[in-house]
Amino acid sequence: MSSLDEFALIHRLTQGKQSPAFQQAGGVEIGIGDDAAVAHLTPGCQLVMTCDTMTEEIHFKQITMRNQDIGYKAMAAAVSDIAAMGSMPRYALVAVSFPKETSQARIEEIYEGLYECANRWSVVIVGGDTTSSIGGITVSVTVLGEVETGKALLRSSAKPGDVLFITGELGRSAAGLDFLLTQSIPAKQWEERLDWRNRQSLIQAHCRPDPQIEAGRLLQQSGVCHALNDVSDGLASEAWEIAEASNAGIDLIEDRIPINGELMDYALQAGKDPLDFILFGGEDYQLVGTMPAEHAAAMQMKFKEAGLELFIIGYVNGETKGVRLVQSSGSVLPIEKKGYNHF
Ligand SMILES: Nc1ncnc2c1ncn2[C@@H]1O[C@H](COP(=O)(O)OP(=O)(O)OP(=O)(O)O)[C@@H](O)[C@H]1O
Ligand SMILES: Cc1ncc(C[n+]2csc(CCOP(=O)(O)O)c2C)c(N)n1
Ligand SMILES: [Mg+2]
Ligand SMILES: [Mg+2]
Ligand SMILES: [Mg+2]
Repeated sequence: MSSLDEFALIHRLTQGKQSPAFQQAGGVEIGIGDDAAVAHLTPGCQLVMTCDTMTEEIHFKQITMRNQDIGYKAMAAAVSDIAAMGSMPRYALVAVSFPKETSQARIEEIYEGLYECANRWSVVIVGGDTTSSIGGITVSVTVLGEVETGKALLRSSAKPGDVLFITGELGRSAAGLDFLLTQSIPAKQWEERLDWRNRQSLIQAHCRPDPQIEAGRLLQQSGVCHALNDVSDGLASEAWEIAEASNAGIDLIEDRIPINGELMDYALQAGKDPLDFILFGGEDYQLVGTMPAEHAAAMQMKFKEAGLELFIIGYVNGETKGVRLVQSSGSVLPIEKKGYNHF
């Protein structure tokens, strides 16, 4: 870092990034610059709050993500939890810590990504915190959102007889990460590698996940969705969370789980099972949830009309506990509650 002091740096990272008109339209009364921010909520709505952190070497490293991607994904991962409540994201606070020797350009690029994602979802960055660290970069994003009072979608609302759905193909991010880690090329050199072209969409899934705000709102406003969760740690882990919170069992039907073509192609080439990426990979940030079976077809139609996808991949039952996989042979396998675990 050059001789810029902390306050000059914050100014440089945040000033002029979101216009006063944009902030005002978003309901901000006092944004960055005072002891705390002050903002409005829509009458009839409740506050929805979440926080997620990305740490160097754990969530990203030089060979897996560019600086702009780190910022984009940190915001997307936090916004995704708001989507998983069927809610609208409104405001964000960003806390960054980095070693003194970090270049100013690196931090500025991370902020470019943060603002790119925030602008895309009309989220106003209203504050944060900046500190030095002795080991690596950490970006932590708190998002405040809102939802019609009493209408948030919870993990604990799955009912026997529900179907289990996902809002998009899973496993692509984990396959992209697997590719990046095995190739071990600095992110700066990716663009030069023409032979990487057919891996671009997996890399994109890993570096630039799309939080499923529209899907979450469609499900919330339909009034028929029961449980909802986002896939950060892998389908197995998220389905387990719904099953445990709802005191029910979840059966995944193997034949109904979509396998993306590029994921299949990569798994074949790498000698890996695509289902492992889907079940235990994570960082897809798609939504997984349940709704009564009788509403599934109409909901799929609504999603199609909105240009979104909805796959029915299993069902909830009252007789079992935990998560099982029903294979095409008819065998039923218990699925472990494993996914990414930090400790
Ligand atoms: N250090 C903490 N202090 C207080 N609450 C926490 C802390 N860490 C997590 N939580 C809370 O625990 C719950 C589960 O958090 P978790 O981070 O596992 O969920 P998630 O964000 O959906 O998953 P992921 O972090 O994999 O995206 C949430 O309600 C979260 O707010
Ligand atoms: C370099 C590198 N190694 C491994 C991973 C995989 N990874 C890290 S955290 C996580 C779960 C979601 O995080 P959290 O639970 O903190 O929200 C996953 C799947 C990665 N992204 N980068
Ligand atoms: Mg979290
Ligand atoms: Mg979540
Ligand atoms: Mg999360």
